[in-house]
Amino acid sequence: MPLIAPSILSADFAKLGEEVRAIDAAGADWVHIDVMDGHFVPNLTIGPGVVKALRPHSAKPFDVHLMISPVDLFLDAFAEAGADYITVHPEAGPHLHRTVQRVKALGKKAGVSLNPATPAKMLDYVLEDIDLVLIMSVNPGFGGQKFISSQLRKIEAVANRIAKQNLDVLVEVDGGIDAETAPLAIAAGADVLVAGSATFRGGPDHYAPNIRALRGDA
Ligand SMILES: O=C(CO)[C@H](O)[C@H](O)COP(=O)(O)O
Repeated sequence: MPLIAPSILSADFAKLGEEVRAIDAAGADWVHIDVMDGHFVPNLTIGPGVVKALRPHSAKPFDVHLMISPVDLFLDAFAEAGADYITVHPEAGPHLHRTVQRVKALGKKAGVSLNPATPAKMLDYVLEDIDLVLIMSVNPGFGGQKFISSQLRKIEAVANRIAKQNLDVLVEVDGGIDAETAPLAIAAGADVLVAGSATFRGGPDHYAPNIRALRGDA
């Protein structure tokens, strides 16, 4: 711990397979894939076809963050494409509990993501059913934004609650994570750090030292 999940949003999209192999070789624990629909968030990225095409390039867990609404229509497609974790937002469908149940029925790990203004109480009746809470420390849609420090309180509250209830749920933090903010997120209780800019900065020769710096091993 912490696990490092580079976000391929900051990779070179002209050679994504190569980039996934490079972060795998550089020591990434997971591959974080940001799916955006131009509706739930103001950006468009990739669909299940790209996830399927990337699947042979790494055996590491594919951590798929769905920033799409309505989300239920695409759960099966991302599961079939090779996602291991499928994370959804409570605002992205009418029945969060049903969505989580569908992800689990597909044999996948289920995550729920909280935007910066979304309160932790949204987890009240799903926490014991999920595998991951993804706390957004930027407003979703773009890489390269500044870490929102108010989210440290949320990380701490969620991590404490998981510990108190003795649940097997990981706390993941995404947005503005770098060598300076990573220790703050870890101290607050993060288990998994998503990092786009801070992983891919400098090109492939820098991926391994960048990942070590995020772990605090530099
Ligand atoms: O989900 C995301 C944006 O919606 C990205 O994963 C996140 O912003 C990572 O980028 P960076 O590390 O550059 O902040």
